[in-house]
Amino acid sequence: MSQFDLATLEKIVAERARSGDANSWTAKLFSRGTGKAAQKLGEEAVETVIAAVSHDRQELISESADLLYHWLVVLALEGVSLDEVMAELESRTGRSGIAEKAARKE
Ligand SMILES: N=c1c2ncn([C@@H]3O[C@H](COP(=O)(O)OP(=O)(O)OP(=O)(O)O)[C@@H](O)[C@H]3O)c2ncn1[C@@H]1O[C@H](COP(=O)(O)O)[C@@H](O)[C@H]1O
Repeated sequence: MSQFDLATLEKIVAERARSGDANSWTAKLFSRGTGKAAQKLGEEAVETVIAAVSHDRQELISESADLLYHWLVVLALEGVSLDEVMAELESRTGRSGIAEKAARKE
C-alpha cells in the first residue's frame, strides 16, 4: 500500500510554487493564476469522468491523480488548506453518526 498522501503533495505543491523553477509545472501554473489552474482542474475532472464511464481502470487512476494534483494547486492559489477541507468532511460524518460508529468498532 502506498505511503504517499495528499498532505505530502500539498507541501510539495507549496514548495514548488515558491521555487520559481522554469521547469516546474506547479510554478508555471501559479504564475498564470487561479483562472488557468481552475481551467486545468476542470479539464482533468472531465477526463476523469470519461475514464470512469469508459470503464478504463488505468486511465481512471491516472486522471484521478491529475485531478487531485490540480485541485491542490487551486486550493493553494486560493489560500485554502487541505486541513480546512478535511475538517468540512469530518463535520459531515457527524450527521450520520458514522464516525462514532467506526471509532467504537476500533
Ligand atoms: N502530481 C503532479 C502532476 N500531475 C500532473 N502534472 C502535470 O500537469 C500537466 C498538465 O497535464 P496535461 O496533460 O493537461 O498537460 P499539457 O497538455 O502539457 O498542458 P496544456 O497544453 O493543456 O497547458 C502536465 O505537465 C503534468 O506533468 C503534475 N505536475 C506535478 N505533480 C507533482 O508536483 C511535483 C512538482 O512538479 P513540478 O512543479 O513540475 O516540479 C511533482 O514531483 C509531482 O509530485
